[in-house]
Amino acid sequence: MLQIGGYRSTRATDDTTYSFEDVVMMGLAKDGGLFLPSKIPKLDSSFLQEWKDLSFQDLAFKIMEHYVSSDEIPYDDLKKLIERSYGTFRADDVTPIKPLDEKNGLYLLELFHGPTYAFKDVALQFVGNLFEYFLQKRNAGAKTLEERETLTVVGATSGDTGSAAIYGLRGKRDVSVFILYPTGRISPIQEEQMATVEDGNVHTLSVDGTFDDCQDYVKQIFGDVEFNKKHHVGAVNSINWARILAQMTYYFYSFFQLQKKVGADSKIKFVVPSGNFGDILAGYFAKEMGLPAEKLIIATNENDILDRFIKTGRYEKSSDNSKPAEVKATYSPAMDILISSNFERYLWYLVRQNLTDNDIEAGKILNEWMQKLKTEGTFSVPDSVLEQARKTFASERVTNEETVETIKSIYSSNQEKYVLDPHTAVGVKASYRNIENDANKNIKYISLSTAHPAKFAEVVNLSLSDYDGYSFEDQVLPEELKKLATKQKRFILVKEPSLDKIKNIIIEELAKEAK
Ligand SMILES: Cc1ncc(COP(=O)(O)O)c(C=O)c1O
Ligand SMILES: N[C@@H](CCOP(=O)(O)O)C(=O)O
Repeated sequence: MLQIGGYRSTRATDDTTYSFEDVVMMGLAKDGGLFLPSKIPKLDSSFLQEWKDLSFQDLAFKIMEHYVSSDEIPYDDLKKLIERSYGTFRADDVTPIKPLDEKNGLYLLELFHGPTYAFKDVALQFVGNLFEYFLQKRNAGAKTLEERETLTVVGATSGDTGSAAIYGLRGKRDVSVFILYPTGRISPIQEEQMATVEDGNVHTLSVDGTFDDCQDYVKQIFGDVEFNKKHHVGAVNSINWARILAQMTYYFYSFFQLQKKVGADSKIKFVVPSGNFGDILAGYFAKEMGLPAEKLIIATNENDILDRFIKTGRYEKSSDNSKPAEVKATYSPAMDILISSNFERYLWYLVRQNLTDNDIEAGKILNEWMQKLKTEGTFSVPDSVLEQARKTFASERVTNEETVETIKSIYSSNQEKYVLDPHTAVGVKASYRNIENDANKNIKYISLSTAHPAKFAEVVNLSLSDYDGYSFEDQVLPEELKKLATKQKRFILVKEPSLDKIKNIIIEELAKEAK
């Protein structure tokens, strides 16, 4: 029997629990909450020895077997799903550690060796295979097309989730995928990655607005009971629990890899460029399970709701509530997010650890906080909750200028002329601030490199084009991505968007697929 005791919604007002299959296929709870395990499994300390030499794939399985019952997915099947998911990665060890500045104890965790060159691939290759597995199981007895259950995946992206979701779902039977992205707010390569995919089950919508607008449309679509009942809407954003689960592996894997390099007694901190709080939340689960990480450091760009929470205990759209909150277009656009949708999961555990020992009471408190956020744009947490958060997390806010300076300094400081993408640069700058301030100079830092620099040509070129001999085409852009520019782009432009307009587009596109 799993330790976790089943899955529940962060906003649950009753004892209903759900299976792993339920939460993967439903995505968002009917009450608008996010699914999470009632309890986070605690590992016996022997895992530190037993797991330290495991492959990425074997480690993924050892973690997942604490969250997925073999009654739901026989473990031989789960192992095959994992193998298939990471067989698409260019690096044999899937997510390698790279020494960046060993003198200062700084290492990069390269997460961009998957099909779309961003960390999202680690989860979305797995989620795509999970959807296929559960649909095959549900359709095993179907004799006609009409009897087959289908999944209509609807996702919002600020650039990377979209392409990773499309590459995880393209061509899969009984699945249609609709990705919404903010027009003009993603990079040319990110748009090319999504819009050049020719598979008939892939639909890309360029929406006039921000990522938060796209995310709001997605959540409203999930909340439309009739639409959801008819079209079986599925989630690929990190509102889907499976995204968080799959992202835990590289925290364990990189921790073990680094300890082998620097010694098992080394203290290690993780630094995570953050926007929707999905990536670092996986680190939180790893730490709560027992991974002895010293600290998790949230690195935000100038869209700093998470940094402001850690600094003030107030979760609010804007630091100046006298005017409407606006998301800033920064040099790390994938993190240009006003409200971090995954933060709700973490808040639920904070409430359960500090304010109540009752899941239903926790749901009531979360409902109150989320309602205040919706109506007043802000809520504050008690001091005990903030103190607890600061035991696990620290945070840094990095500006555009600091992002560019960091790309420059890393490029010019080593023979290899290593090029950072701007999101990774946000994390590296945050790492150096902590390295400078840490009294303990023996602490090691794993800074997550969440995308390949080729995806963000404009900022990389802005930073490096003055250097003699620098060439984006020769030094940064992989051959595979060069080819995208020659392909026909196919997307639906949604001007003056509305929920109904987007739902009608989905219905029309599904009808075309059915022909
Ligand atoms: C390249 C990149 N880095 C960092 C992030 C932040 O990750 P998260 O949204 O899970 O906090 C994202 C996406 O949001 C991203 O696409
Ligand atoms: N940066 C993300 C934004 C969505 O985050 P997710 O964790 O919900 O997928 C993106 O690249 O789309």
